[in-house]
Amino acid sequence: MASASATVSIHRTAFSPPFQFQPGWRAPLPLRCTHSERGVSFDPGSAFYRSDSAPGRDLAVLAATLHRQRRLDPSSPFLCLDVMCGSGIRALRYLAQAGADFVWANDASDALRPVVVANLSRFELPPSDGQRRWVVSHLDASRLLAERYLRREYFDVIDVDSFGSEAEYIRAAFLALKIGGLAYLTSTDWRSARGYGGKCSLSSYGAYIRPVPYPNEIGLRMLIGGAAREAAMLGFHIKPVFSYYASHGPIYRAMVQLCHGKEDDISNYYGFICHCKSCGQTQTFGFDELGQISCGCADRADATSITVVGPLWTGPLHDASSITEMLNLAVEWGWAYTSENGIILQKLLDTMIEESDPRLPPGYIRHDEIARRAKVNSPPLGTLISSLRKEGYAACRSHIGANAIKTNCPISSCIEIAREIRNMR
Ligand SMILES: C[S@@+](CC[C@H](N)C(=O)[O-])C[C@H]1O[C@@H](n2cnc3c(N)ncnc32)[C@H](O)[C@@H]1O
Repeated sequence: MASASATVSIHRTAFSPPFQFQPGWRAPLPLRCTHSERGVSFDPGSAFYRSDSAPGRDLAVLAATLHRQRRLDPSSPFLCLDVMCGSGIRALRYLAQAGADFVWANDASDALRPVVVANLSRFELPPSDGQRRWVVSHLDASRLLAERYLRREYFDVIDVDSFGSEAEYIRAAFLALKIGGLAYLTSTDWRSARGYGGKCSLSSYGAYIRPVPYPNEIGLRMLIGGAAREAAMLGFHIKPVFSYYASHGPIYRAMVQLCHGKEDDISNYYGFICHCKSCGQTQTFGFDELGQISCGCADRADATSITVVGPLWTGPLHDASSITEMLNLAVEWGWAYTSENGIILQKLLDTMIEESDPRLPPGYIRHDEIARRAKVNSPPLGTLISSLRKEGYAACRSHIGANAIKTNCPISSCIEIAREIRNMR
């Protein structure tokens, strides 16, 4: 996982769950396992369940497994908390696939209890020490997380799969997480990401978002930026393990590692993204450069041409070494080349590895926009990327959009290169 995990000191100690169970509680059987994800069958019952979200769950299981294998204290129980569990599919997969010693599945709706319990009850085998391997509760997520923190019960992985914005749960999730642990944060707040609710994004994420041509990357950066800010306020910092945009929903997900101590990261990777509507160029500015925001393009952009969004995360969206390990694990488990809902993990993870190139700035350029500005027919995306690389620039596809190019090449040079490709044909 992110290299910091090897060096952090874990001063939040592991706990053995002292949970009370009502004797004689039995799950309703037989289980109607009508669905399956990567070989784990379960019953979604009446819970909110999206099969489209399976790749997001695959990524979480891969990252959690690697985190379990790499953690500093392998003898302590590996504990996962799924605070908005729906049918319990995530908790089930953390148990069955990520090798969790214990999962806590919680959903505010107690109507879901029979289905969650039925799904998890296959793991009811009491281990030799008599500890249960799962518990189901029906509390508000904030209350559950706060109670765990007050009882000093810290988890290795906390999954917050909320409707809308997850921002209100981030701080409580970090408080209940072991240092070095992983928080899997999900937001479906696309209105904020697209700049339709600047005031809303300001109150949720502390970021004023306005429309720019790459709103879904902004959605991820807003999410990670909000987490970075919350971590910094608690005296920690975060490292994104991976971030993932899925168009159904749309959904923004980020797996972040909570790391010990404040670092410079919050100032290095927390700032403003500026897009010039006039020339199409994107730039980033730190807090210390706020008075200097300008484009300086040949189109003589004035202040009204420049859209400033932020503050948000301007650093890498993924940790390349973690993603490489996740890909290796996916290959080992036979998950890499088989599709879950049309997503091939190998292709997705390969693109994420390329996106992790530290030379790549935030944002992307749609290749049809380059063609429009160059006044030529769109060159093939692959050809444009190869030409940019031949010219010495970093360039790759983005997992966020099929027609998106991430590059550190200025847009004026992209336009020239697109014209040259067309002239050669
Ligand atoms: C997006 S669904 C979860 C889906 C599930 N994690 C999955 O992967 O299929 C969100 C769930 O959060 C629950 N929920 C909403 N607000 C909550 C809150 N404040 N505390 C706990 N659960 C909540 C809802 O009942 C719903 O089941």
